[in-house]
Amino acid sequence: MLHADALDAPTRMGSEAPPAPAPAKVAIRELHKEFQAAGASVTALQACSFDIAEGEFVSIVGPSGCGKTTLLRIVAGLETPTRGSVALRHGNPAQPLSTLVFQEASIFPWMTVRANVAYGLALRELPRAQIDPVVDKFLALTGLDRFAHAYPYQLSGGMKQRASVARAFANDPEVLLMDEPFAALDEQNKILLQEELLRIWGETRKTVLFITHSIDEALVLSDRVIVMSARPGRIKADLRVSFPRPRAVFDLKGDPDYARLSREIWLMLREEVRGA
Ligand SMILES: Nc1ncnc2c1ncn2[C@@H]1O[C@H](COP(=O)(O)OP(=O)(O)OP(=O)(O)O)[C@@H](O)[C@H]1O
Repeated sequence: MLHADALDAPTRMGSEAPPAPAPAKVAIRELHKEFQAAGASVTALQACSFDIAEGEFVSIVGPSGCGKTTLLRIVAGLETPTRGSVALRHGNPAQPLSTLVFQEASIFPWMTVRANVAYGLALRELPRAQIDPVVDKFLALTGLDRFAHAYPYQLSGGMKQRASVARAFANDPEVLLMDEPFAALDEQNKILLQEELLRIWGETRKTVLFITHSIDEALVLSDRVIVMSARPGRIKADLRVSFPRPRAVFDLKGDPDYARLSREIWLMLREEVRGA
């Protein structure tokens, strides 16, 4: 791994990120995962350690099959590690700790968009007067206000994924886990949703762990980009991305630092993919 614990290193764009200030919101330590499949053992993750500070947006990029989804599922509590630990600091027990957004929109087909977005809040039996303004806010922020009473079958793929994102934010988890949420979208919808996510995140400053294949997506959205090696997935680099916010997706791509960082990450990934 490119060294991440140079405490005194100056923070330049793309420099090794210093450790997140304590206490971390998410602390991942020496995570190791082995799967048994058809009598053979597959090591998906090896000694992965990093922290995520409260309110930080961290993306993970890595070659296909390097264990990104496995790592996210372990953080979500859907998978148990073979060794190592994940600790999520729960600030407010009345709030859900984490919510996962998947690659495919996972809204309920039998509910309207509005009911889908309200789902997590309704499950907590919050009063309507508390639920309605939150739902209105996230329907508006994702441009779905005109479709509040539509059913998922009446929506495009991009709109369904917007509804998934709106539902996740409305649920108000302390940590948002996103597994390539825009991967199935066309390029235009992807950029629109990235811009919406930037806007919503700017308002909510949630702690986010975001998996993506796209270097551009990681750079546009994140405070830090973690680069993983080919399987078994290890942390190869942990880079700070300090472009000022609010960020405009296209303006950012013209920045010389953006091109430099993008190339730096691509060279690391290329090495991994070639060596895989
Ligand atoms: N339930 C499972 N049983 C056996 N092997 C598994 C299981 N889940 C994942 N794996 C293996 O673990 C490795 C990592 O998989 P994972 O899905 O985490 O990778 P990924 O980086 O998210 O891949 P991609 O970028 O292609 O989505 C792969 O070799 C995969 O085949």
